[in-house]
Amino acid sequence: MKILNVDQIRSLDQSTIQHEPIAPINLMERAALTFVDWFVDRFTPTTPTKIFCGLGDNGGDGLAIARLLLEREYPIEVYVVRYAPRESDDFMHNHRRLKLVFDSVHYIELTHDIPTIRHNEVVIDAILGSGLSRPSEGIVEDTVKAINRAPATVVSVDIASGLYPNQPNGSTDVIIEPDYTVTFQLPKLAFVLPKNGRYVGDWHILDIQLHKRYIDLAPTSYYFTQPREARLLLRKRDRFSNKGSFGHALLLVGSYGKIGAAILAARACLRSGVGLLTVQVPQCGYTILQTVVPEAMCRPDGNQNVLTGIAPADQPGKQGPALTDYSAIGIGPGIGKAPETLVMLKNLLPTLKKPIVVDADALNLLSENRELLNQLPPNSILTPHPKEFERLTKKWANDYQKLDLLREFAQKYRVVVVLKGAYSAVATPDGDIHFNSTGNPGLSTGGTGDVLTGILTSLLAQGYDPVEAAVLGVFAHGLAGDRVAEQRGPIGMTASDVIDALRWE
Ligand SMILES: NC(=O)C1=CN([C@@H]2O[C@H](COP(=O)(O)OP(=O)(O)OC[C@H]3O[C@@H](n4cnc5c(N)ncnc54)[C@H](O)[C@@H]3O)[C@@H](O)[C@H]2O)[C@@H](O)CC1
Ligand SMILES: Nc1ncnc2c1ncn2[C@@H]1O[C@H](COP(=O)(O)OP(=O)(O)O)[C@@H](O)[C@H]1O
Ligand SMILES: [K+]
Repeated sequence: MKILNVDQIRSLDQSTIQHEPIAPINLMERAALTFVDWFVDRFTPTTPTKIFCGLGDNGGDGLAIARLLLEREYPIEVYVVRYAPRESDDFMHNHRRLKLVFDSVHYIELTHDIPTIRHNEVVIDAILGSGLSRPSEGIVEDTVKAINRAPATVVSVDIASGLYPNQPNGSTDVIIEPDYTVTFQLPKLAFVLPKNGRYVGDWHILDIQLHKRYIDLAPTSYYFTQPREARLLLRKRDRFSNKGSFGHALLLVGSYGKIGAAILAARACLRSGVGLLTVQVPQCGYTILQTVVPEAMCRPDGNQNVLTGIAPADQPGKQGPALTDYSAIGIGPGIGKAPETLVMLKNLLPTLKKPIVVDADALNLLSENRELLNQLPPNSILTPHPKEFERLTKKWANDYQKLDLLREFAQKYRVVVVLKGAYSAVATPDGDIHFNSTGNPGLSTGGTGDVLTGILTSLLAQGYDPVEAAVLGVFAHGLAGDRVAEQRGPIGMTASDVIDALRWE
């Protein structure tokens, strides 16, 4: 699903109005009807509901919603925040229509006009929408602050009043902090950015049948992965396939005290469908790995505690296939930053021809030796969390600048970067960014990143295109986390639970 900017959404409205064709006021009515369907599914008709409307089309939506909720006999109160002398045409139209059936619209001009909001009430925030052009001040600011202070449940129409859809807010901006945001047709970029969490809440997209062809043709570099899009990437298995059909992956993982990372990556790699798996661990991990993951072959490193890439003294040259013969290599989880491991990385990179997966301390070694970045095989997948990404680049002033850095990095080094976190962002060498739609805070626990490395290495080994592997792998990883959260709640989830919940269908 595409994420479009405000100007495009405005053009999308116009395009819908022209091509359907539909009168603007009827499009607003459709948005309001769809919102009300969503609302009545969640809140009973006895819920006292205060609807706060601005003077633009977001306020127009609010007035139409008020009328439709009145028809369904919800106990509503309507407040128009009169911050300016002018109203939009569709606001005025809906104001007239509401007044025909409801004679007690309240107007907020001064602070003492703001009502007391109680805990059992629901507030519908339709003060400002995507037309926001400056920070809230005066009576708008006071009303927003009063709503934020209130113990009620708050639902924002389209976007929280005061939040910019696709540009950074100032640190002192006053913005509604809703429990829910109910938006129309497409998500807004603001919804997937970490700093905005409290200004978005639980968000929902409602289909109001805006012009599909416009959306299909609209240029964008931002996408939000939908379940059906992820499923389309999944390859079917041929009945006559054999283990040779699904690649042979190599994981270079683990160090003394961190063999667990190796095991998690290995188990996730196997659970994601790889044909064969070899895991290279320092010797201290050999017995553990062979015991816990019998399905994997183990290639012991010559070193007892850290990876060096060198064969043990008693079996020089007997480490199985050459590194270049593996279908895909994943490196990083638990490896540490020993000088010998850096040497291994330095020796390894120039020999590689196929994309690899780079995570954790392998990323940290790259950030301390940035010249190595140029030696990454094109289309390799890097999976930094924000701190690791900062080490690879620099500090950012806000989430939008972070996205610019992410895109520039992926383009410059021709790699796929998975910036992990809520709504993990997959940046492609072509400059696109795909935000993931699955996952939950239960995944914020040690080892889930190692699981992701195993998944992505497995998909690369099976021959998935690197961008597709990243989008699909990140989606499946988050979905597995969502399954665990559904069964036993998010708190206390372990990385092993996530592996067990992986499903490829
Ligand atoms: N495709 C869509 O997304 C649809 C959008 N509709 C609604 O239309 C809204 C956009 O309408 P508008 O463009 O009228 O935008 P708003 O309703 O956000 O209002 C913008 C007006 O408020 C003023 N303004 C901006 N920032 C302000 C501030 N901080 N303090 C005071 N005044 C401020 C602007 O100068 C402008 O006059 C959407 O958010 C949505 O609710 C729906 O009615 C129909 C479909
Ligand atoms: N709040 C969250 N919502 C969704 N996914 C999350 C959240 N927190 C963490 N994750 C996911 O969990 C994984 C954590 O990876 P990482 O930080 O590397 O952990 P570790 O190093 O312990 O393995 C990433 O895939 C990340 O996207
Ligand atoms: K709003």
